[in-house]
Amino acid sequence: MTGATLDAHVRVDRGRYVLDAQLHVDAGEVVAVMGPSGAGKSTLFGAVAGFVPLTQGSVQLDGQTVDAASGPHVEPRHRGVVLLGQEPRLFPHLSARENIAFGPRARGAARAAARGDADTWLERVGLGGLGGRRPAELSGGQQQRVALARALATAPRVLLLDEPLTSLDPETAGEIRTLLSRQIADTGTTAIVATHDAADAASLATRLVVLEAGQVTQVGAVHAVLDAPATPFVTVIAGTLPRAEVEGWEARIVRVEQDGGAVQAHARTADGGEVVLHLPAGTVVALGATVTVR
Ligand SMILES: Nc1ncnc2c1ncn2[C@@H]1O[C@H](COP(=O)(O)OP(=O)(O)OP(=O)(O)O)[C@@H](O)[C@H]1O
Repeated sequence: MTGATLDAHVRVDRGRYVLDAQLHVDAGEVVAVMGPSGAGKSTLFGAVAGFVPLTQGSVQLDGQTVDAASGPHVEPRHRGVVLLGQEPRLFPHLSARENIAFGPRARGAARAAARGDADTWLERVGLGGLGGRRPAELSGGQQQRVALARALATAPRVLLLDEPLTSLDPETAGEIRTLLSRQIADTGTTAIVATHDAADAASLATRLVVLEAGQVTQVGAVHAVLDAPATPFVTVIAGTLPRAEVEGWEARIVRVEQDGGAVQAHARTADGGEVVLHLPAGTVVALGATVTVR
């Protein structure tokens, strides 16, 4: 199961607002998109998914054009691009298991196989044993786990995550962030995550695309962009990112674990010594980052 390479150059004219953006995402890569409110993140997602008509440009998956202003338009449901938003939007009358099995069933999978796969997904997202519950019997975080499982169960070519953690409390958001990151990596899914939170971009994505007033204003490795802001907007978001800065021995983060909500970062010094940093829930630690401890 591997995601597709995405190449999009999309222009959407909507009165005085114009989105004109280019986006390349490698197969299996996770890219974050950040921008002020109204910059066009949702419009960009709509164009990639096929819900927003292009004025100019095209969307290609693995080199195949799935949308062009004057050309083919593959229907959203046949594109393999799945959108996971702020709200889980589960089918309320179906159980968690049936919600997850719905996509594969619609594509012709046998009922028993789809339900069996759904149970595997429920285990993967930490909800083993809760498959018979309807959404109203699950917490917001549990519903978001079901929504993630439902999205990944269809083996999407591209997964679009539009503020997936925004409506969750900080502890649940931290858990889902870890889960998202692990499941996306394990499945090799190509993903784009739109977020207002630099910590989400830093923990989920390798590259960051900054979108302002419908234009891409900066793009690069997440930390490279945040370390060298090209616009006032990037300067502001870079300032919100928590950083570990103490004086002492240099150590490199080699492993990050979560215990309940709290984060434990294992860092190794050049001579092989290991220190464990106990950090508050929600702290973002980049693997390979260098910290100074004393
Ligand atoms: N259905 C619509 N009809 C007309 N204009 C719209 C529509 N949806 C969005 N817009 C406008 O398009 C522009 C881009 O909006 P969009 O929702 O894509 O931005 P965004 O970056 O996702 O914002 P936010 O972070 O607040 O969700 C804005 O100027 C917005 O007012």
